[in-house]
Amino acid sequence: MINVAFLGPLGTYTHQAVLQQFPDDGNTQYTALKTIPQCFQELTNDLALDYAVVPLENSTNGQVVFTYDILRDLMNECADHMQNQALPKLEIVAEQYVAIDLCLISSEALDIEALGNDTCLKIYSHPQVWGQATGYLDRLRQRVHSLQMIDTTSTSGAVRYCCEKKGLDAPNEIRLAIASSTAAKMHGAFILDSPINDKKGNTTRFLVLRRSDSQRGPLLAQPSVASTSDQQVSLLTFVVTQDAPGSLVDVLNVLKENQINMCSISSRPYHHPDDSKTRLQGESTGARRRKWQYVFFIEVNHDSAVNWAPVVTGLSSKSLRFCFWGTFSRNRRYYEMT
Ligand SMILES: O=C(O)C(=O)C[C@]1(C(=O)O)C=C[C@@H](O)C=C1
Repeated sequence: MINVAFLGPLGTYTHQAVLQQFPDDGNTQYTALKTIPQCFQELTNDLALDYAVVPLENSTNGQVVFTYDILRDLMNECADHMQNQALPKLEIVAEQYVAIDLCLISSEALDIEALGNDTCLKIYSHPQVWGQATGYLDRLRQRVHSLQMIDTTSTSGAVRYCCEKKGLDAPNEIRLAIASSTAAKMHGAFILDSPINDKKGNTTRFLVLRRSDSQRGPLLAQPSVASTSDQQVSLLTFVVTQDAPGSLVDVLNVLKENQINMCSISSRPYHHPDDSKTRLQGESTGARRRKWQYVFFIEVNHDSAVNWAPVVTGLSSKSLRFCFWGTFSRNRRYYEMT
């Protein structure tokens, strides 16, 4: 029996990603958690859990920053590292892609045409959704007296909340949720309109994580190399050594020199609480620390026969800190999503 944690409750798009990766074959336990941070924490601390599935990015409105910022902080605060390489307790082992067809959902049957200019609308959903249905929401706002968008920790959680509040609304107040058709069915709710996402093909990418192999050898940890013909993807994060011209290029050149193709790069800011206390490892004394810095996220694709040793050596000398988050096969849905 394997146990998989995910952003719940049942009916979230993350739940859909879990079922794609771990089909319900009677051999899998699904543990719905309340937040994305909780998925990381519980996987790290609860040995009863084997995997966690979290959203990473969406094709319409980009990064799920909750996840990016957790990976950023796990690298920056990692106690276990050697020669600038952070060795976090978690690693990425797979990816999934889910088509996100958003639905406007009500706890009771009502005609969407009934929403008039005296209606005070409260719409609940995960914050990542607002950027995926901007146009729809703007048009809806023109038709009603007021429209409030209220964040919930997940889309399916929004449906559950609206169902719990059923019958408790003021006469002209209506609560709706934006979630999947599965979430509506699971909660016995009604779909008023679908799909309401602005872009066809709206897709969210998910990561599958597990605790990293605690038998890391004495050598610097290197990505696990799967023996497969599938295109391999590795995710790594790093902080450049300083604000000197070319410091980012120096890191990217390590990949180029080792014939490794970078397929994505992004960054997340972080703030050093104090530039006077601790000195970063490898930092020359007296150099003033930057208060406002960036963690770079890079994904590289390669075949399985990569010699990582020179890459690790190069990154150790060209970055202030870096972390390999895992190597996994490119999921076939990457090529299929409409
Ligand atoms: O709330 C959910 O259903 C989730 O799975 C989270 C999430 C996200 O964080 O992006 C996943 C897919 C959609 O983009 C909307 C929300």
